[in-house]
Formats: sequence, C-alpha cells, structure tokens
Amino acid sequence: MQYISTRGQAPALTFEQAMLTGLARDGGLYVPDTVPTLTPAQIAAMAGKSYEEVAFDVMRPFIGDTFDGATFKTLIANAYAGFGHAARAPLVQLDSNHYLLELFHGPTLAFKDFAMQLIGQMFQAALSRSGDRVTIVGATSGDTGSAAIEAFRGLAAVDVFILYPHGRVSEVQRRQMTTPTEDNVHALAVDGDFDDCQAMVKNMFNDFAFREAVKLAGVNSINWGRVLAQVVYYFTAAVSLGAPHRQVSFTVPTGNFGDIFAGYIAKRMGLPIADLVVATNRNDILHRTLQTGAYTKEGVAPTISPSMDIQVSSNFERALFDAYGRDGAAVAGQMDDLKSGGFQISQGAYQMLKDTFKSGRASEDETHQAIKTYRQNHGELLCPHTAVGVHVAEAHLGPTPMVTLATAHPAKFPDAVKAASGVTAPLPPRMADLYDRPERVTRVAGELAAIQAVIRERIS
Ligand SMILES: Cc1ncc(COP(=O)(O)O)c(C=O)c1O
Ligand SMILES: N[C@@H](CCOP(=O)(O)O)C(=O)O
Repeated sequence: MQYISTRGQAPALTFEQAMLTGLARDGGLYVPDTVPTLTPAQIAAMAGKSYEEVAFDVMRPFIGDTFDGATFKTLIANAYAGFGHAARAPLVQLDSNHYLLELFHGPTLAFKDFAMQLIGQMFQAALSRSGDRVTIVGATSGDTGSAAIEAFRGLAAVDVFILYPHGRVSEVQRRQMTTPTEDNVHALAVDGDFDDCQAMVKNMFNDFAFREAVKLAGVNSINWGRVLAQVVYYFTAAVSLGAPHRQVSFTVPTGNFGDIFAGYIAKRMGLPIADLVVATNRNDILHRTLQTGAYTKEGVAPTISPSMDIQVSSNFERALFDAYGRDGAAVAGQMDDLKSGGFQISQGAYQMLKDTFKSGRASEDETHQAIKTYRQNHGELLCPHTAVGVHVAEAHLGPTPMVTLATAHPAKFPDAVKAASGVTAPLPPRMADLYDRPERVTRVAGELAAIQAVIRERIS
C-alpha cells in the first residue's frame, strides 16, 4: 500500500513514512492509493470480537509492512488498555432507532484518544527502531492538543508543542494541556483562532528549512494514522446493530472533517452505511458547502461547542480529492483559491459530495435545548458537540438505525452543560485535582516567526 498526496506533486510514501512525515511536501494530505475492501463475510465475522480484534482487522490492510502482525496487535492492545470502558466505544440507545456511540472513555475524555493513543504507540515503536528524535507541533481547538500531550508526555524521542487559541478552549481542555509536568510538553497559547493555529502548523511544514532543522512531525489529522484509527469504531458500532446484514446511518459532529471522513472510508471499505450526516455548529461552512457547492470562508464565531469552531476544514481536501476523481491539480487549484476566501466546487465533484454526505447545523439555542431535553427526557448528559450531533440527527431519523457520535464527555464543558441542564458532570477521580494543579503555558503572538523561535529555543 502506497500513500499519495491530494495535490499530486509529492512522492508516494509507505504507511510509516506518511505517518512520520505529516504534511506532504506539495502542501497536500496523504491518502492511500487504493482503499482496501472487506467482504460481507469478513465484516460478519467481527460480531462478538473485542474492540482490539476489530481494530486489527480494519487497520491491518493499510499499514503494509510497517509492523508485523504480532507487533501491531501489541500496539493496539497497549493503546486501548487505559480506556475506562471494557467495550472502548459502547453504544447507548436513545430512542427506538437512535443510538449514541460513546467515544469519551479514553484518558482525555474525547474521541481523539482513539487515534492519538495508537499514534503514540506507533511513533514510539518506529522511533525506537530508527533511533530518530522528532518535534511534534500540533494545532488544537481543545481536544486534539490534550490527547496528543497525554499520548506523548515523557517520551524521550519526542518534544510536543501544542498551539491553542488563547481564551477559546474550555478550562478543562486548557488545564489538560497546561498542567502536565514533563519537560517535553510545551503548551502555547496563541493570539488568534484555531484556523490561525492550523495554518501556522501547515506553514511550518511548508518551511522546508525549519521542517528539516527540527525534524517536524504532525499528529493533527494531517496524519493519515489519525483518520485510520477512527475508521474502527464505525465497524464496531454498525456490526453490533446488525451490519453487514443491515444498513446503519451515522451523524457526526464535524469541524475539521476528520471523523466524518473516517466514516466515509469505512463505507468505501464495504461497511453498509446508508447516510453519513455532517453536523455543524453555527460555524457552518461545511453545511453551507454541501447545500450550495460554494466553500466560502466567514469569520469564526465562538460557540459553546468550541472544538468545532473551525472554518478551514483540513480533511475536506481529502473528500475533494475523491470528488475530483483524484485529480491533484484540481485540488491544488481550489486550495489556492481558498487563500483568497473560497472556491466554487465543479458540478460533477459537487454531485459526488451531495450523494455521499448529508448535513445540518445547530444554532447555539438548539444546542442548549438539546442538552436540556436529552437530560430531561432520556437521562443522558450530552457534551455540546454531541448535542449538535443529536439535534441534526433528529432531522434524519428514519427506518435505518441512526448512530450519533458522542465525541466528548460532558465534564469537559461544565459551564455550557450546567447552564443547559442544571447538572454538573463530575470529572473522573483520576482528574479530580485538575483545578488545583499548577499551569505551565507560554503566551505567543499569532505570528509564524515568533512561534518558530520559541520551538527552536526550547529544543536547542
Ligand atoms: C468534541 C469534538 N467533537 C467534534 C469535533 C470535530 O471533529 P472533526 O474535526 O474530526 O470533524 C472535535 C474536534 O475535532 C471535537 O473535539
Ligand atoms: N477539533 C480539533 C481540531 C484539530 O483537528 P484535528 O482533526 O487536526 O485533530 C481539536 O479538538 O483540537
């Protein structure tokens, strides 16, 4: 299996190279050159298997010879051993045909742990084999950063720098990033929004001198390994609801388009997914694009679901690449147009996207109401991102079972959850002293050179 760039100009890489490289050298994102498929019999055989066993079956065809089977099984086992639920991603029934897929039982209480814990294991194994040392730089709107820090804290071969938008993450998210004491962890509070942070990370990759000097690596969903690990729970959820003999739909709270893209890959692998529904908050560029065919940036408005306050949705480029029949030049052209505000998707590509993804949005009030009513009527306390999902899912319920992804634990967003439901969700006991731990953070201007200087100085 080879990995190719969405912009068509970078060399094809193996899984290991793509994982450690991050952004392609032409500015594109790596994707597999072909998507392997599983037969209905192979999918049926997943029934009754553990999460780890399904993870192995789903991901093995993508990793080539990066790890042998026994090593890969061990890495998967290590990745999920610390999860607080035996099923790893349990399903909870909300209504006769609506289910929640709880993805918040990992160490930092968000779905990011599913991929980040595994990436941590894979990086460690690959780096100890090669003897290399890398500098991970990531951008976060709150959850990716805490998951990355948790996965890489204390590792000798890695420094991890996380850029988050100052004042735009929840206090729990911030403290998860600023309270670890390990010397290799560096939380940087940036003046700007998430899009600014993500653009700076991509610009660092495009600065080849800097990239080589610090041995830059990425753990945002730029990294294909992140998307891949998230494909697994679509399989476990659908199989437990009757796949491959029965179709299942998914609604996915969306910002950077990584999680929904993982669902799209699951479908391409042969999982019988009926609808894939994109759910956005009021930063609804993805919903607008799917309704109109025009990807047009507006300012980012802060919301009570801050992890989805995104306008430049990185993984949408991967979907566009397929929509344009894998024409890298066409994608590169659209990404150039994005720098000046947006682009119009061609008719054929737009039709493919409309056929593949449905969409909806939730206003702040609708998000608030969803938290309130699901607490009152179903006894479920939802995080605001999940509330966006269930609100949008309600408009797409039908005879096919609908699974809404519960992407974070409500305790990560206590203010919004309490305001809507009157309930304070407690943090798990292992985090009970989070508010008492000292914080360590560097405030930086939203300028590439300033951030690069901090990184150079810290690793020297
Ligand atoms: C809690 C939560 N829900 C949803 C999302 C959106 O996921 P994606 O960026 O993969 O679309 C994020 C951030 O990515 C998140 O942290
Ligand atoms: N919502 C994310 C944003 C970063 O997205 P990723 O797909 O690159 O991990 C976050 O919580 O940080």
